[in-house]
Amino acid sequence: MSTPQLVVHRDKELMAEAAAARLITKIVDAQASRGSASVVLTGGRNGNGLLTAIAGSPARDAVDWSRIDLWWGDERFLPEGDPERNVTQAREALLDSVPLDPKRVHAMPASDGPHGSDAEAAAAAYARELAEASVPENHAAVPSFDVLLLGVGPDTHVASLFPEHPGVRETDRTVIGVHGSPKPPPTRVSLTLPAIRSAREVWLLAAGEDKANAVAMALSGAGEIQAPAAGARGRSRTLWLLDTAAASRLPRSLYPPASA
Ligand SMILES: O=C(O)[C@H](O)[C@@H](O)[C@H](O)[C@H](O)COP(=O)(O)O
Repeated sequence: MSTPQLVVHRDKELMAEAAAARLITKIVDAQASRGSASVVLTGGRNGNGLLTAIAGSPARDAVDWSRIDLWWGDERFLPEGDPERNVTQAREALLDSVPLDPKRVHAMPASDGPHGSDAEAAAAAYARELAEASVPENHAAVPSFDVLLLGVGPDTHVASLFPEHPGVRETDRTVIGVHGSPKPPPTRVSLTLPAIRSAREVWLLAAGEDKANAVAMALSGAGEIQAPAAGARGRSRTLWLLDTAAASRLPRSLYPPASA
């Protein structure tokens, strides 16, 4: 697993623009070397800010949108089309304005879908979809995602894995139903840490003063049960994309030499 690297930007707008440019380049590179790309999206303001920045970037036309698989790190278990669903927000921010192959947009099930209100069944179905997309040489239950995006919560949660909650202790399953989430809505579906760690690159996004303690804790040696973000690492790269406010309580020894 990779050691976290930090990039600190002046503010959350610049962070979103820079992360958008970085993600576009990553997708174009993956498509050039492997023919297609796979990206795991996150819910939350920072993840949506990144998608909005891609939508507004002329470089978005460098991506072949028909050759990308989109997955989700977590979903709020609500009816199809609910404005609070992560997929609904991602569609509004970017997905409805680019020519994606609908078969390659792997939204997590909704609470009025084939599994009804059974979040465990929805999680199991998503786990099967991931396993089917994993090529045998991966020897893994999930595909080798090129980039997996995660917003970081003020309590250090990532996806729907909350400190001390059962989900963060899951070691077998790749996808779980989450009940009693401290962040509304209470029922969610989430990738687990082992699934997250099978990504080539994990990028964590945090902006604002209210994230400063979480960022400092996750990067200062806290365990993943207390600080789930600490356990979110990519196989070849773990990148924390921050603004100065979110980085403001990092120990000086961790603060990167250059920031913009
Ligand atoms: O469904 C969700 O709410 C998320 O996926 C969640 O993990 C989010 O990414 C963080 O809470 C950060 O959210 P912000 O970027 O809005 O702070």
